[in-house]
Amino acid sequence: MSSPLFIASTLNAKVVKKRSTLFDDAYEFPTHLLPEKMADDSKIPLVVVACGSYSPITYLHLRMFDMAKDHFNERDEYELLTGYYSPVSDAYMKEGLTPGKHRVNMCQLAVDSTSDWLMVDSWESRQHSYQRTAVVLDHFDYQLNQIRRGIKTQTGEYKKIRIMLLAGGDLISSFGHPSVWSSNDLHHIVGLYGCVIVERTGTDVYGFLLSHDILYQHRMNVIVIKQLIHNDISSTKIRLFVKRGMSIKYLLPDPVIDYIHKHGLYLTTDA
Ligand SMILES: Nc1ncnc2c1ncn2[C@@H]1O[C@H](COP(=O)(O)OP(=O)(O)OP(=O)(O)O)[C@@H](O)[C@H]1O
Ligand SMILES: NC(=O)c1ccc[n+]([C@@H]2O[C@H](COP(=O)(O)O)[C@@H](O)[C@H]2O)c1
Repeated sequence: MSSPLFIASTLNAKVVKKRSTLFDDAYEFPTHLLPEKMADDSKIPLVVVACGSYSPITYLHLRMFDMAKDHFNERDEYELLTGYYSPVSDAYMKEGLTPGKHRVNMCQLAVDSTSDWLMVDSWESRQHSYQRTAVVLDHFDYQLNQIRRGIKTQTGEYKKIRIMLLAGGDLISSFGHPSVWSSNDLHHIVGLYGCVIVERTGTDVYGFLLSHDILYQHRMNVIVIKQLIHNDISSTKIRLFVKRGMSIKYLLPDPVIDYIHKHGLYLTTDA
């Protein structure tokens, strides 16, 4: 979890090239797990996008999506089509951020080995300048609703896909820092798109929703999901365990653990 002071320095960041993020392949927006058609035309088609560092991805980050899935399955309003991880670019310059190429590869190994409905989009990671979350959500809207025209219904028409940000309670609490999130961006993210928030130990999401004017204004677009089994696996601690030569088994998928060891990631403090 980042300190607001750190995040503040990123809000106005333009181009910060820490190191080259060289991807071996050309960019393509992933759609292989996006259904061809809606199963139930009476629902609102939904895609959730989780922005974050993922340095490295853990079982907690994977659980967040399944908690969201259970939530939407129990209700009739939305048809959850798929979920995307969008790892932040190296320009975010957060401590412990290993190069984007590795973070994308680890997310890909994690979804390939554990999920049949999650995808990883590398667009944000490939950017040489920091992209605000509002801009990242616009990128998904462009790819899904402009390029693909949304999703086909059973009757062959196209329906616009609703896009929502999936995040932990700590991220939403950082919304209260005006130097970190601009009001315009918050209206854009919460008003235009919407947020699915997974409660995080130590953050009072409901209290925050009540106290924050913009969130309160758009409260109908904020869905809070209770963590019925508390899980506080943190990427920071995983990095520390690796550095100290401790086991990280059962905290993240085995293929991700193998990747970390094979590439010698997180052995030093600068990742
Ligand atoms: N224990 C947790 N409970 C709920 N959400 C979490 C938890 N840990 C991380 N998240 C959420 O996962 C998303 C991605 O997290 P990110 O990798 O940026 O941070 P992190 O897991 O806190 O990592 P770090 O320890 O490197 O700060 C964010 O939306 C964050 O709020
Ligand atoms: N103004 C913004 O758009 C803004 C501010 C802070 C964090 N974020 C995003 O939140 C995500 C998580 O950040 P932390 O890992 O720092 O908690 C990242 O994807 C980051 O890009 C966006």
